[in-house]
Amino acid sequence: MTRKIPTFQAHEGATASASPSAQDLLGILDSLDAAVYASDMHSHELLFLNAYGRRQWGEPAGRKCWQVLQEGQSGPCEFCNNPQLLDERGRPGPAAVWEFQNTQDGRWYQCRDQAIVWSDGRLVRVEIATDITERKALEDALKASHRRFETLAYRDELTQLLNRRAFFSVCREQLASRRSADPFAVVLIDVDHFKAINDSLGHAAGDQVLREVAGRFQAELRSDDILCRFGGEEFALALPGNSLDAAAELAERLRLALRSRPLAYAGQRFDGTASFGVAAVAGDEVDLDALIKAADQAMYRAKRQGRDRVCTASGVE
Ligand SMILES: Nc1nc2c(ncn2[C@@H]2O[C@H](COP(=O)(O)OP(=O)(O)OP(=O)(O)O)[C@@H](O)[C@H]2O)c(=O)[nH]1
Repeated sequence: MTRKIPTFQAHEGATASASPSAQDLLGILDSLDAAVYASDMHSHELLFLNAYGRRQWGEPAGRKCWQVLQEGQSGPCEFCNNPQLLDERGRPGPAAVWEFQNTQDGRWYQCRDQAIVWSDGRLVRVEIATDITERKALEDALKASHRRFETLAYRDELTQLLNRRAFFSVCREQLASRRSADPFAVVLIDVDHFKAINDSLGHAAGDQVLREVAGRFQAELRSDDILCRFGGEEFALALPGNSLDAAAELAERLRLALRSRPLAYAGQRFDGTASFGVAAVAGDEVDLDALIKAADQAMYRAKRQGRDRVCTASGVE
């Protein structure tokens, strides 16, 4: 059924100064690209709904606003803001502007609500609702991309571990809040012969191996251990509260977790190992760069000694 929609037509010969008739005013309301309605603030009877609103929600037909405009209501809406439209003496107060997702059509509206005194003296709520669904969708997309960029700033996209920058900032936070007697350990981990994996199976295989290695390490760690992808095929692990011995023990567990079962890619299985360098400190002042350097040197010692092993730094603790 097509509904007849009144449109605004100026009277012939009308001048700017002529008062508009009731029909003209109705024409204006029905020409608006926004829903306009008026409802009794006490009984909630829907007294007026303009053409835009009728197209969206149907004819008022003597029904209440919550029956016409919202879905599944058995009484006045719990989100109805009528009380906020009145001042402390119960008289019309300032307009309220808010954004709301309509429960009937699922679209977002910016609602401008105001209490007015109707011609017979009763209080009536008037709302002008502008569809802002597209703007909302854009805002949501923008928020999502903002969140993505924020994540990119501290996550390594391939492994979803912290990236190098985040690792330093989380370590510095941990060091700043630790008690001076607490030890602090760092483990540097480098996957062995990683270039050979790339060269023989391709870069995608190398990427998959890095994800798998990250997953296996993470499965062995507690929530306050700080694992990051330090760069390339290198990982770094910070262990607040761990001594050199405790960190070396954990590094050994990680080493075994990696070599315990073969890595797999596209139906091929191959062994993966890594070399580990461990360093730890205890005391007031911790030089994070020096600690990482010591762990790095220990890791290179592990490489020189034949790879697939844990070496500890001496002289840092
Ligand atoms: N697939 C993949 N490869 C990477 C990535 N980052 C670095 N690489 C590769 O990692 C390889 C590292 O090679 P090398 O530094 O020679 O080390 P390696 O082959 O592991 O040898 P050792 O460390 O001495 O055992 C290089 O071929 C890099 O191109 C990455 O994100 N994905």
